[in-house]
Amino acid sequence: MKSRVKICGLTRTEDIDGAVAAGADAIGLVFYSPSPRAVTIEQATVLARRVPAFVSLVGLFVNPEPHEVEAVLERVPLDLLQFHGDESPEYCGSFGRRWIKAIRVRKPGQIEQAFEEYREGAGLLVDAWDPERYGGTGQSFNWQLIPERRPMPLILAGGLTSDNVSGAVEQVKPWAVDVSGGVEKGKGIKDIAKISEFIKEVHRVCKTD
Ligand SMILES: O=C(O)c1ccccc1N[C@@H]1O[C@H](COP(=O)(O)O)[C@@H](O)[C@H]1O
Repeated sequence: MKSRVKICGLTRTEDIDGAVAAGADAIGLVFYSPSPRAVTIEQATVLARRVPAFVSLVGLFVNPEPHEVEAVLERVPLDLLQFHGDESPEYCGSFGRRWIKAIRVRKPGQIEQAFEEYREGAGLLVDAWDPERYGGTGQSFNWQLIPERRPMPLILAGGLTSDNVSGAVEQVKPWAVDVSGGVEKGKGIKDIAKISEFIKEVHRVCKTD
């Protein structure tokens, strides 16, 4: 099975160009001001112009007020909303856009429950649990907690790098992988060589499936 690749937390046009050239399937922009990878709506409108047809543009939010999401949607052509906080399924679906929900995994049964709760979404993203942060922690989690039965696309995130992504894809067989810190040289500053290596590894292991 082919796993798609989303590169998240980009803040510079040259990083978007590099990620697209390396074969990224999706580009993520962070609209969560405490994040060192956060972009303003003005920055996002510029960045969005670098994303070509057939590469998805994803907006990441953490417990936003509705007017914050609406303000982004008015100016930035997002294909998908990614909710990374404690948003309910009703809230996620209230913007008339396709959405995915991220959950932070720490105990058995949690993913199965989220599949049921967020079944109207376009996918479920599973990330590492952290007591203080909502994501982008660079931490991994126990992939054995991920069930084989998946009623919707599963996106694997959390501490992925070019060193561990092939093992992750082989073991988990996710619909897609999502990476931020593992392809950076500084917070919000991507390393194009790391992005290329990461995507190459995913494609390599998918070919041998
Ligand atoms: O990137 C952030 O700063 C961030 C902040 C708040 C919630 C999520 C965030 N990023 C997402 O977290 C996962 C894992 O990131 P990493 O690869 O471990 O650095 C990924 O989906 C990021 O998009």
